[in-house]
Amino acid sequence: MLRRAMFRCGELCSRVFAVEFDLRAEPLYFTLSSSPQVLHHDYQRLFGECGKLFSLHVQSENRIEKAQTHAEIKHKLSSTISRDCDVFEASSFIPDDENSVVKGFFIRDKSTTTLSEDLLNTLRQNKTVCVFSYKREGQYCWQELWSPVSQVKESVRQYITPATAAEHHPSTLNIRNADVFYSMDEAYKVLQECTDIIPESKEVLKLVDEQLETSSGDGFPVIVIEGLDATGKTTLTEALRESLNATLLKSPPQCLASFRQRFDSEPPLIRRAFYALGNYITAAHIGKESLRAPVIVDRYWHSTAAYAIATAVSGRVENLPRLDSELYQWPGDLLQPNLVLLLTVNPEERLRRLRDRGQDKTVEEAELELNQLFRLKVEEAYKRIQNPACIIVDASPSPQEVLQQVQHLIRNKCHL
Ligand SMILES: Nc1ncnc2c1ncn2[C@@H]1O[C@H](COP(=O)(O)OP(=O)(O)O)[C@@H](O)[C@H]1O
Ligand SMILES: Nc1ccn([C@@H]2O[C@H](COP(=O)(O)OP(=O)(O)O)[C@@H](O)[C@H]2O)c(=O)n1
Repeated sequence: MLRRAMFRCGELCSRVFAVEFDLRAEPLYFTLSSSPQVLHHDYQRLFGECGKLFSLHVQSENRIEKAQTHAEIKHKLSSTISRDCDVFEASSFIPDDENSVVKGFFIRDKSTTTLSEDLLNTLRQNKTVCVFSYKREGQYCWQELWSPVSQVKESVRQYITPATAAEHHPSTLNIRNADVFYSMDEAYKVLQECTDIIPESKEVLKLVDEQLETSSGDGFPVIVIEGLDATGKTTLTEALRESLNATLLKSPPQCLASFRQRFDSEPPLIRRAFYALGNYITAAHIGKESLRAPVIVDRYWHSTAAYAIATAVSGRVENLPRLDSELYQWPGDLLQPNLVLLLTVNPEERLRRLRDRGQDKTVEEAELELNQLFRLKVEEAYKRIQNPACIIVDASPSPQEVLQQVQHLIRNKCHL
């Protein structure tokens, strides 16, 4: 068997592999070379531990197929694999080359069973999946294409060679048009490509087509309220609607509510395209409504981009695209609001509000830790988005005080 299309002969050696071994630290980066390399401490922790080591990578020319296969594997790995297995996110990429990332997983199996091998064997039947195994030899480790039946003839030993950290975390390389869309057309195309497998896509596209003609702009001020779940958006937007005699809209809009669950269960590519299109429908509503009254919007593009970026970027906050990255720019074809306010509360107060609402009662420690990282990344991404940037509002005081603070800001910035 030849190496799969994603790792063409020769190309493999120009690629860097990254394993998210410890979410609080840099990924472990390595390249491959034909001569043995002594692995130092950090690498020994990953490759030197007892157990069988594998990595698998998903690549396809068809991005819908690629996204779905990756999601299926992620699900299978979390539901099937035993407790004696560690699974880390892994990727392979060409430094600074956008869209070069081939995503996958690194598996360390310390069990005495063949569960992971059985699973890998099933997965590699899929032509989009490539599986490597890793073998140790003293202080060295090499990678080879894995096959359950003895040796693969064409397989060439490639030694693991420690590499320096990449300038841009690999998960930032594929964000454009996979997690965040910077024009309606790009998001539209994704749903067009999945009408066969997700019939609801056609209905969503129809709603988008119907709404677009009404978009205009230039009227009363448009004020967006953003923030994490339970920061008080619903409470504040309702109060503003009353006090300003404003129209209250949200993104995704009500007409997409019945499709949300369906798209929420899809991989990021499809899910994010759905939310992106929701913004364009809301924009059309804003255009119409702002001719009559001020408009308050509960979540809009900041939410779409910040959550998408925070989910796409694994590990720590430092892995986010840099402050000046174009990934934080507002899409050129999306109606801009006059003011965007980001509600923030400290994590303890937010948890208290979530609990009062009857959610998150039994959050496990590990999940809390992950949530903590995720929350930090969403908030940081919110703050980095530009044109328009958001103004931060401390939403810890009472609802009445938060309302007064916001009314004051609106008077100053929008002369309302
Ligand atoms: N300023 C506030 N002080 C205390 N509790 C608040 C405040 N604003 C909202 N809450 C409460 O916190 C919970 C979450 O508020 P909600 O407006 O639903 O947030 P979101 O829409 O951002 O998810 C609700 O139970 C709400 O009553
Ligand atoms: N404009 C929007 C609104 C929500 N979303 C997504 O919807 C999720 C937040 O939804 P939620 O149910 O917590 O929202 P609220 O109930 O807090 O309004 C996030 O995962 C976002 O990815 C989005 O992408 N774009």
